[in-house]
Amino acid sequence: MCYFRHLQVKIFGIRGCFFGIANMILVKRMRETLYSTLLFQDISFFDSQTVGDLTSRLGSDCQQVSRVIGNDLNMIFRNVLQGTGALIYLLILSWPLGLCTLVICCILAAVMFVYGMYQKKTAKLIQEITASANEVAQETYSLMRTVRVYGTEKQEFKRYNHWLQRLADISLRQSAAYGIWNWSFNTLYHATQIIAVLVGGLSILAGQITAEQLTKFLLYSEWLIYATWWVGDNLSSLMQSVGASEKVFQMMDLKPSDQFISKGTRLQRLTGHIEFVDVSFSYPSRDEVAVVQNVNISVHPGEVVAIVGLSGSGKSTLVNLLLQLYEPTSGQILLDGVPLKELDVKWLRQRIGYVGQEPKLFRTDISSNIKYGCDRNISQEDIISAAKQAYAHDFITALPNGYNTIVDDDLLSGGQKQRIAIARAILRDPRILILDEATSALDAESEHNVKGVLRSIGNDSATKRSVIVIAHRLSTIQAADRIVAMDSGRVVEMGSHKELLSKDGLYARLTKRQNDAVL
Ligand SMILES: Nc1ncnc2c1ncn2[C@@H]1O[C@H](COP(=O)(O)OP(=O)(O)OP(=O)(O)O)[C@@H](O)[C@H]1O
Repeated sequence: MCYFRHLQVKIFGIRGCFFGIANMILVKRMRETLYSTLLFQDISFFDSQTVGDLTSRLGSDCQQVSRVIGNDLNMIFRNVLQGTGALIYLLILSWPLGLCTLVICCILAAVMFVYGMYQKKTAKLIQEITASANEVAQETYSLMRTVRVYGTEKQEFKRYNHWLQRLADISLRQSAAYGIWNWSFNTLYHATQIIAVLVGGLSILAGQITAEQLTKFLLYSEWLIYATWWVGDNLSSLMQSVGASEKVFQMMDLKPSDQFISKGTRLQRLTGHIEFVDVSFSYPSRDEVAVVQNVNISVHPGEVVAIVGLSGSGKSTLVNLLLQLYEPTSGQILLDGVPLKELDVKWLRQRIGYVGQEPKLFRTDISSNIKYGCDRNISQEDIISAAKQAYAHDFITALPNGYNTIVDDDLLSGGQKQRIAIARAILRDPRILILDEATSALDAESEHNVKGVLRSIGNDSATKRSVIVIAHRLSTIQAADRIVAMDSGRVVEMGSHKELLSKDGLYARLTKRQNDAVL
């Protein structure tokens, strides 16, 4: 027995190591989860996940995994060892009594197994409900202005409370199950002692064992049953952790998307000739609806092509396809004659500048936001020059810490954020520039000046960039080389401003409506 005690002390000694390993594993798991989702998943993966769900996986789920390693595994190991030692000693003392204790321990183990399975199921449910509650809280905080303006605080509170209530119900059931489990343990524990005293007493009377042996027996049977209890308790906690971390393991096991497996071609020189050849597309989440249908558009090097159309006609989707955020369902997109999916996706994206409808800024200083994603060496002068061209320099220098001011989404106006995003695109000096309602929040004068800068970085066709502009304000795209009008995912008209006006179709109708609205 001394040997087992000695071993136990040693195990206590290495418990610290278990915790150290657990913490390392926690960090590793978090890193791997973020890596496998952020770097290797198609954008459609994120369409199907909520932010609350993803952040829960990274936070509490990963912590559960480390708890298993740091606490449960080491306790199970320790108690299995202690229980085995006690059982061997009991069998040596009196094998009939030893077997009786073993049978009771087996019953206890069966109850524990059922309880453990229940814990596993409950833990998974709790994680899911917690993620949903987090999602509501995150949404409410991020849309605080809308909530205040519409006076829906109580409504949001009810939504949050709904999930908390479900959580409370499950916790109540979990406590009841724990109570039943504890009661089973106590009953079986006392049953062991009663059996031992009865059978042991009879054995003493029969002269088979001594009183000293019975005392020892009672002591070691307590050891055995407690060890079984601890194993069961830690096992159910382990099951709980396994249930809770099931999703995080699934996320870590996600297969890398094709885009990131294939090495892809890098062109020696990119002229910026873009061709959409019979492209059709449906979003994976709504694959029955064709958002883009048989689109054929060619953008020549250095050309400015504007895409117009009613809301939801598929303009931004075309841009998403060009950025390779999604793959066309049929047809293909060519860049300088090479199919997009054969190109190295990182190389491609480095050559495309994109300014979206509602640029989001990172919570870091303005300089870092401007040079975000730029992989060449950038000096502060380059940043200031880009900001000046984007008409952002004046408002930046008026901020308390100028270019070192830490920004977030709330500090700046919509137009100011767009200017920073435009400065970012200018600094990148891309071969292909995509402007998706990129100047919609700018005043008319700034918009006019900025557009001039964006289009005319190069003066001859060899250095000019190809530009795709999406705009609802039609007055701003009249000067485009070509205008493409889209309706319900199809290209319905294509030509210059004058040509389209004379056709008297969709473009002419939209232009007339906007002119009427101004009058
Ligand atoms: N991630 C997505 N998942 C499913 N459907 C989507 C997704 N994004 C857009 N859609 C749908 O695709 C259609 C086209 O959307 P898209 O954003 O391309 O239109 P748009 O012409 O750019 O509109 P707007 O001018 O309002 O920006 C819409 O019906 C929209 O609901």
